[in-house]
Amino acid sequence: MRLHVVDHPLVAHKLTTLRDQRTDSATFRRLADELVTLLAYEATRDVRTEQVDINTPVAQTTGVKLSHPRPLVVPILRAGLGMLDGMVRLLPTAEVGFLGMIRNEETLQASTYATRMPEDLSGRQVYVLDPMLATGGTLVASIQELIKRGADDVTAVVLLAAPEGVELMERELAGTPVTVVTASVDERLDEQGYIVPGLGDAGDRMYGAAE
Ligand SMILES: O=P(O)(O)OC[C@H]1O[C@H](OP(=O)(O)OP(=O)(O)O)[C@H](O)[C@@H]1O
Ligand SMILES: O=c1cc[nH]c(=O)[nH]1
Ligand SMILES: [Mg+2]
Repeated sequence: MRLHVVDHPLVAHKLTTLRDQRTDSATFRRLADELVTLLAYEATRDVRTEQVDINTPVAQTTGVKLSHPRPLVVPILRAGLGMLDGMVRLLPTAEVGFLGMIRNEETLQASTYATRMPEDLSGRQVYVLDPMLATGGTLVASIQELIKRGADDVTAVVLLAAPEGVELMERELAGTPVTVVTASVDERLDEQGYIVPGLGDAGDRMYGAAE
């Protein structure tokens, strides 16, 4: 597994406001959207392209276009939905699939409650979106499902990661073609499985407490 922490002053600036508990939901959603676009720029560095011939008004030249099959973007509901627009702004031709995952607040075990994506992902590049990589249970289960369907290159775009989650991914996804792109690897998890210092519950901060 490859880990890429995006070191950029604009990323750090937006992340700081996102972390601030005074930031309201509307501002949180806007900042998450902006941050994703910055992370997506790095995350798509290896997006597959093919050569094309074009004519400019002046001369013939060669350029590139995104290859077929087109990439698949998979936001993990709920909180990952807040990252979708920022990602498809950079990849407007991408196909979008959905995975609904919930982490049990006591056991911290992740379970799947909704799946809507192609059965066959052979040869596909997939971008998974989830703001938080905490214990790693959610992302490991999601990526295992994508690999089972044949995805041969998976990039997870996460706003924040905990060292514990990165370790779990390295252990459980060893030997698989997975890259994690994040704005920060924070200090640790607390007793409730929250990232410290983190930003709190990303889904609740975007959309309000679900229950
Ligand atoms: O790495 P993990 O320990 O598995 O935790 C991370 C997951 O927890 C949060 O989702 P949550 O279960 O709160 O669902 P929500 O997005 O609907 O709020 C977050 O959005 C991740 O999906
Ligand atoms: O800190 C955390 C950990 C898991 N999920 C969140 O939304 N925040
Ligand atoms: Mg949540």
